Amino acid sequence: MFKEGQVKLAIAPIGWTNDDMPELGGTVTFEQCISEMALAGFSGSEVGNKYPRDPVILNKYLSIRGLEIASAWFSSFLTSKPFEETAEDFKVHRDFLHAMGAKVIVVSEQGNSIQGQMDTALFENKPVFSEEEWTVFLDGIQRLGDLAAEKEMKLVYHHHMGTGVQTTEEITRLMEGTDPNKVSLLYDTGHLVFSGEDYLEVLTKYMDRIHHVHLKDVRADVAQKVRDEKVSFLQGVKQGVFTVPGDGLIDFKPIFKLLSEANYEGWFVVEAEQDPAIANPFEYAVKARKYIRENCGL
Ligand SMILES: O=C1C[C@@H](O)[C@H](O)[C@@H](O)C1=O
Ligand SMILES: [Co+2]
Repeated sequence: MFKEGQVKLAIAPIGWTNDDMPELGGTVTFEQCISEMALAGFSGSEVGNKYPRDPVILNKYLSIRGLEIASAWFSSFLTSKPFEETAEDFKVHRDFLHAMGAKVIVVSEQGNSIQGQMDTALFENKPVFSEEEWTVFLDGIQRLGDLAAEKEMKLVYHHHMGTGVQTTEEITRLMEGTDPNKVSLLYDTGHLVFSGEDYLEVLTKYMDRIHHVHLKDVRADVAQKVRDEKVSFLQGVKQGVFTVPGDGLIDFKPIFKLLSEANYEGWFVVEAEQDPAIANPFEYAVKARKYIRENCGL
């Protein structure tokens, strides 16, 4: 299905230690995490809170295990702080990723976001940008895209539950309101399905803008419970709303087919944040690796 070298497979450390809730997997060591990634058959990783931030040191730990850095998350605050504050932090993040050899920078707008609030009902309180916020956001995100381009990197925007860019309509407004040379899209299956979006429609519509993919599956019963019982995003994660591809409700075969037909090049990152005390991260990494091999030959 995919040609040799077209797609590389990574897994995010969030299944071992959760950046949004560091108490999940707090005792799991950095070396256990990256060793298990490699042992499960992955060749890349994103960056978690236990990773050394010195590129030389980090590279030493990773290269011995045959791992590379695919990218790392960056929180922008374009709608809630002066642009220069976000830009300064972004440049530090960009330069670190550039030194690690990454080609894409994951960005998500966290101004007014409720994703990090433990007791805020997710579906009832999702922020909706005002017209003024959209103007500031669309301008700022393109300026960050210019900063990424200075290092020949791409900004891949992460649509996300509990933020101002979650729904198909909001993704459409972002895509239509930005220059494709400045802003690309990160396609995260789990967030689209949890939000109730038509994930194949988004994939088809913005295929040429997608330059990074997060493979995340959703447990249907937990997702429904989050809606019915007005649970927060973080509580939903703790209750197990997300899991690895092949373990939830999403059929990834049409996703793989469409991406391969469109000659997608880049990373697939398995990203399944769960409580590692309940869902053993190594076991789930192996499960994900097997599902990918069996369903797209990678
Ligand atoms: O890419 C991601 C990074 C996490 O910190 C986030 O909360 C998660 O849901 C995600 O998709
Ligand atoms: Co993601």
